[in-house]
Amino acid sequence: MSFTAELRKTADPIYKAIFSHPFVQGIGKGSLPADSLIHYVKQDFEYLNTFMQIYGIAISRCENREDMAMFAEQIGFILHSETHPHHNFCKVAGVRYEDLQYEPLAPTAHHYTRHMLDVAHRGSLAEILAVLLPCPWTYQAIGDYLYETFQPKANHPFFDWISFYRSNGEMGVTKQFCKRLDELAAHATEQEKERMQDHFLKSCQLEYSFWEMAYVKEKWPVAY
Ligand SMILES: Cc1ncc(C[n+]2csc(CCO)c2C)c(N)n1
Repeated sequence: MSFTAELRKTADPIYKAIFSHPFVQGIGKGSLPADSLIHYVKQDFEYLNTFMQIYGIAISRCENREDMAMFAEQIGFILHSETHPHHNFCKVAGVRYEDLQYEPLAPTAHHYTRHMLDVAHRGSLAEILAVLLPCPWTYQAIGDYLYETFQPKANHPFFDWISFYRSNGEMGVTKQFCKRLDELAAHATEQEKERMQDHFLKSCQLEYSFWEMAYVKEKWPVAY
């Protein structure tokens, strides 16, 4: 079994918990409270800003143009395409996307972005790929799960969101990252592979926590 197939197998309970989470089920059923959608978009806009910064750090560690191009292309994708699912949530919530930008991070978004930044600053390129991979991989899995389970039609409120993330047969970012991570894992030491697995599983857990954060509109404990 490939290194990334092992990772996916180990993380299976977390993937299953994500599919069952009420926010994800709410996307499938086409029904979510507006304030949870708004909290999600506010936090995800910030999360994606940090994600692009980490791609910048990853580029600074690359030793060939193919790797540089892979990360550079993803920065463009986040800037110009990842905005579509946010627009879908804003439309359903009845708000303007421009009004949900540059908010302070809630605790879980803070935790997840600091986890990725820590690995980006201290880890190898393989460790950076491992910490980033659950982001595209869990979303693709959610898109496929929701598409198969709820069979949404074009009039479903979250049809665009589900269609955006489900796999479309192309060499998407998840496949690209898995392929490159498997190549790097083939030359990694056992200790490095353990660190890669640890980073991957923490990011999977934090993907679950991010849905929960949005659903309960998580805040810092003390208002001031
Ligand atoms: C918390 C959180 N996790 C994953 C995604 C999905 N996502 C974000 S960037 C990207 C492409 C990677 O180049 C994908 C698939 C999200 N929006 N928010």
